[in-house]
Amino acid sequence: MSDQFKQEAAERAAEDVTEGMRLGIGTGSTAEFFVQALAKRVAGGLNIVGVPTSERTRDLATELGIKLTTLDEMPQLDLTVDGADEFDPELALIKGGGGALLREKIVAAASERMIVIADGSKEVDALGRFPLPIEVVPFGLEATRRAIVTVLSDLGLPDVLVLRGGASQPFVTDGGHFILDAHLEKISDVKALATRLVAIPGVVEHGLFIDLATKAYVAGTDGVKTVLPI
Ligand SMILES: O=C[C@H](O)[C@H](O)[C@H](O)COP(=O)(O)O
Repeated sequence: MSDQFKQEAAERAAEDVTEGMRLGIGTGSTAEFFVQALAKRVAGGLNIVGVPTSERTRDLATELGIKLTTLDEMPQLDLTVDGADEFDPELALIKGGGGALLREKIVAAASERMIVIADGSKEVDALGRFPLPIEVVPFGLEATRRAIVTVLSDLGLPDVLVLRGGASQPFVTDGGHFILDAHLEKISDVKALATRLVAIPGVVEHGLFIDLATKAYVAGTDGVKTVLPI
């Protein structure tokens, strides 16, 4: 069922893509449905250029005949369409469940608008049930982990950090970094946490996307609803 909802949200977002758009293309299972829907429109004659947010998305989009470039070649984008692991009423997001948060955030920040596509299970009152991915440099991992623990304790949050993939075979991002997943349950001050995390030298990025999403298409049993930030 969730796959069907993801597909419905993705197909709705594909309808918003117009001729000549410079498009950021997200990563994940919902974004893959968007790539498929977009490819159908491209096959029907729509002319767009995309910037993929991961190697995975690059491979799929290339395979399906979508014209791609890089953010260096095309540094300003009209629209990014991407999935999310969670979104709150302000359309603040947790992203990075698939490990693509860094490129996703760079691409979203270079876009005039960002549409989130999701099934209804991603909608929450407060972010944090989904573990927050924090992308870190492998060098000095333990020192960085301790610095993050200090920030979490200062903010009254649980300090449970899990190295994605485990110590013997850590997950490595497209940028060559590791991910620490922070099990926070409920983040009361999203902006304070974001500010403190980026100030830690070994932290490359975190999965909190604040003031980036301009609209969400959310699919459920009642169809696809449009959510705007409050
Ligand atoms: O790194 C992955 C991305 O942030 C995804 O957009 C996010 O994890 C949602 O993925 P899915 O659509 O597979 O739930």
